[in-house]
Amino acid sequence: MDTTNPLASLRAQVTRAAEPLELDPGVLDGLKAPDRLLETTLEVRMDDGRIETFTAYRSQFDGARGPYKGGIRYHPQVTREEVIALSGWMTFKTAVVGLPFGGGKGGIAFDPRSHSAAEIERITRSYATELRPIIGVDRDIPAPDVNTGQREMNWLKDTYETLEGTTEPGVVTGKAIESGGSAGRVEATGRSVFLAAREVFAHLDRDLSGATVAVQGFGNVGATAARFLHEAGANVVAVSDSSGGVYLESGLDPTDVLASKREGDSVVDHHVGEKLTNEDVLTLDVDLLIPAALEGAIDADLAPAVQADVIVEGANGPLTDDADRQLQSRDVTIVPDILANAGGVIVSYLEWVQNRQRHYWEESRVNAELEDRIVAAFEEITETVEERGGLDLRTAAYSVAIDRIRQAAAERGVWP
Ligand SMILES: NC(=O)C1=CN([C@@H]2O[C@H](COP(=O)(O)OP(=O)(O)OC[C@H]3O[C@@H](n4cnc5c(N)ncnc54)[C@H](O)[C@@H]3O)[C@@H](O)[C@H]2O)C=CC1
Ligand SMILES: O=C(O)CCC(=O)C(=O)O
Repeated sequence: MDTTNPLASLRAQVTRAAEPLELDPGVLDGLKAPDRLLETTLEVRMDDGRIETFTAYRSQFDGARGPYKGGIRYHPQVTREEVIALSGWMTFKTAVVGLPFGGGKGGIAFDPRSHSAAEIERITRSYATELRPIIGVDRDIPAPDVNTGQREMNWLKDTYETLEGTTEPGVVTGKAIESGGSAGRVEATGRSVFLAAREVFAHLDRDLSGATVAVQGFGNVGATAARFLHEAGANVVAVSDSSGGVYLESGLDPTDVLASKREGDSVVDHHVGEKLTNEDVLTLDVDLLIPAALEGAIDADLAPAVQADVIVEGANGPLTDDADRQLQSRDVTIVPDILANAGGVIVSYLEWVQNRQRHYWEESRVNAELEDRIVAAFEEITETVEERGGLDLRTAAYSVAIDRIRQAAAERGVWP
């Protein structure tokens, strides 16, 4: 098995969690492969008049529990297998937090930093045109992921609505507020990472206030989680982005680091602190490590050097399966991605509900519902750990999710 391949990691995680559940072998295979995959070539005119082509995907992994749901990634390393794995993680994520959705994910293999805003808009609208027949408010609902945000979601919605000749804001979530977005969606994923950290520290009887924290990936998820952790009294000593990291023993103020990143281009432009490599940030001697960049950041070679004894996964799949096994065997407590970063899709669900009702909520109501759902899911998983004989948190989360998916598929008459 190529354990650095995210799809191999996903399949290993599912196999392990499914073992005691004695699933029909066909059902197990069904939990490891997508229902459907769109792979398409976008032909888009660049600002200088040239036509450039881009490979784009949408994977619809499982729809037993509701419409496919999941983000859209713009990154040069987007591949078919990566998108399938990410859509699988979405399936188990929506199930573990009890949302009435299945899992999907999409992506375009390109670097948006090498394109103008007008080119990114044309690429996005071309992609939306390809997606139009397979997405829909009750069919498949895209959202933001790496290098996409409100702007891209607004374009997707506009293209869909124009082609369909209707208004259907709930076809996409993560939109700007005036385009039908929900209060609290931008911060939702980082907020849930913070809540997961708070819950696991309480569960371990440890104090989050004063705990040292390192955050890999200072984007939407990592920067927001760092800010909430700092506000809760944790000591965020290091953060990184794709250009490198910065370390300050007495603690960084994530709001200041974000201002430096916006003024320059990276957290390494911050005016205080020592510069570190990305690898240094992952192996610091801290109480809490939050990998919040891309999958496979910690592999079997790096795992022995990881010193944190609590890891809360902000990214999807940041640990390869063999790294995960190594760290579990050293009793490192790992709060899995499918729970820790579920805040994004929880608030996407609340946005979809608000879009369908055409009635919008105050941010306090959104945040309170997000918190209730993360706390309830965390409790359910820790109870499952005890009931099923000391499983790790990831395996427990998968077994809760698999039970729900299996039950829904059985009730539909699809699975035994
Ligand atoms: N945006 C969302 O609502 C959700 C995102 N996620 C996951 O969280 C992760 C991050 O997503 P976003 O914050 O939305 O993306 P983003 O594009 O806002 O930020 C990603 C950050 O990671 C940094 N990065 C990339 N490679 C790196 C490396 N090797 N070392 C250190 N930093 C590196 C980038 O410079 C950037 O700062 C992804 O795995 C994504 O799938 C999960 C749930 C929801
Ligand atoms: O908000 C959503 O629908 C999905 C966000 C996402 O892509 C994720 O949770 O990985």
